[in-house]
Order: sequence, then C-alpha cells, then structure tokens
Amino acid sequence: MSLEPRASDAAGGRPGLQVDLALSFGATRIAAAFEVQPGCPLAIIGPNGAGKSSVLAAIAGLVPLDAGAISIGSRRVDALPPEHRRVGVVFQDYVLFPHLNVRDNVAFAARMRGSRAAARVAAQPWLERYDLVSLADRLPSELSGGQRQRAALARALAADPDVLLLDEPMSALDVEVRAEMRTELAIHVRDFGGATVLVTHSPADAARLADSVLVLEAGRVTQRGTLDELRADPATPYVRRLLAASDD
Ligand SMILES: Nc1ncnc2c1ncn2[C@@H]1O[C@H](COP(=O)(O)OP(=O)(O)OP(=O)(O)O)[C@@H](O)[C@H]1O
Repeated sequence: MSLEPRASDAAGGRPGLQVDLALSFGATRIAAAFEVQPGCPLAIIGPNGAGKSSVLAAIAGLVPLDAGAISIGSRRVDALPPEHRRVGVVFQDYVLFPHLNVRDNVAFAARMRGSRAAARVAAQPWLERYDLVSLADRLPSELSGGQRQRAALARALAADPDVLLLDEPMSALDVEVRAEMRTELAIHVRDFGGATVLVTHSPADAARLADSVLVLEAGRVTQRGTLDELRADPATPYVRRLLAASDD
C-alpha cells in the first residue's frame, strides 16, 4: 500500500461510511444512524454532553457498540480493532506523541510497517504538503495551536485512512487564527476526498467544512440536513437558538 499523498481522487476511489449504532455509559444512551458519502463531509452538532465525541470514538473503535453496525464501503468494521479500521482521527487537542518530533509523529503509521529510515522518507511528502518541513525537528510542545493542528492532520492522513474524523478541530485555536485555519482545513479535507465526519459546536465550522449537518441532542438525532434546511425549518428549540446565535 502506498503511503504517498494521493492526488485528490475525487469521490470515485474512496468508500462511504455507514453508521447505525447504539452506545451506553451507565444510564446514558446514545443512538445514531447516518451515512457519509466520500467528498461530502458531515458535521455533527449538538449541545455539551449530547454524545458527539462518543459517536466519533465508536467509529474509531475506541468505544464498543451496544448494538448496530459500522461499515466502510463493503467492509464491516465494528468488530475490528482501531488499527485495522483505516479511520484517521484528529482529536480536539491534537494529541501528538509528546516525545516524538513532528517528522516522527507524521512518520508514525509508516514506522509501524517498516524501518525508521524508510518511515522518515515516507513522511517527507506529507511534511511538504502540510507546510511542516521547517518544523519537522520540533516537539509538539514547541508548536502553536495551528501548527499542532496541521501536524495532527498530516499524521492522521499519512496513515492513508478511508475515513477521517475531526473532533472540534477549531476549539483549541485563538479566535484570530480560526477563520484562516478553517479555510486551510477545508482545503485539506477536500483534498482528502474520503468520508469525513467533524464534530463542532460552531455553525461557521459546519458551513465552511461540511456539506450537511446532523444534530445530536441528548443522545438522539433530532435533525439532519444542510444548514439552509435547518435554518428554514429548525426541528427543535436548540437548532433554532444555535442558528440565531452569532458565530465566529
Ligand atoms: N468513558 C465514559 N464513561 C462514562 N460516561 C461517558 C464516557 N464517555 C462519555 N460519557 C458520557 O456520555 C455522554 C456524551 O458524552 P460526549 O463526550 O460524547 O458528548 P459530546 O456531545 O461530545 O459533549 P461535548 O460537546 O461537551 O464535548 C456524556 O453524558 C458523558 O458524560
């Protein structure tokens, strides 16, 4: 399998994601069913504690399902361990390996499959694509929030995932850099071209980064549609308030 960045292979070559799941943490129940087509990112929006991150964690294989199924194209993945799902995750705080420099973080997936030297060679085009060459020898603690976000994205995509999950990708960034990073991230997500799910509290993120929105409230899907459709006919008071509020 090649670890080179793929040229933007428009929807064609990439599989879609099908999710139909039920999860629980004690008395907390979360259920959601949705599909995501390659190249048509979905934003999951909802209040605190609605279950958004848990849905991403389940897709990534970090939380077991109570019931349901997760498939990527024709591959049923919900019984597979995380490393066999081909799901890339960028967490809210851009968790990078703190003791590895940017080059070795980005090389991590290739390192699992080969020598350190080969992995560093494989990482180079990703460092170039994500404008990380000049930062390659730095530790994550020596990066700004935006740089950490780029490094985390490069690390996730260098593993050549079929599905990309982004958990609140803007929340760790200062308001001043957020709009710029949102534009940059939108380019990278489009370039990835696979099924992408993003969790956010921000309609501005959803507008810029996603084609459609799934609203999750108290563990249940209350609405799905484009932002315009939600605005025209909000299904719940939360959706109405969310879209009436000003955003960054
Ligand atoms: N590992 C866990 N153990 C117990 N409860 C959990 C666990 N993970 C999540 N929960 C609970 O599940 C519910 C959903 O949490 P989750 O983090 O998925 O919500 P969220 O919509 O992402 O919230 P936020 O917007 O605040 O990040 C919450 O009530 C949370 O306390």
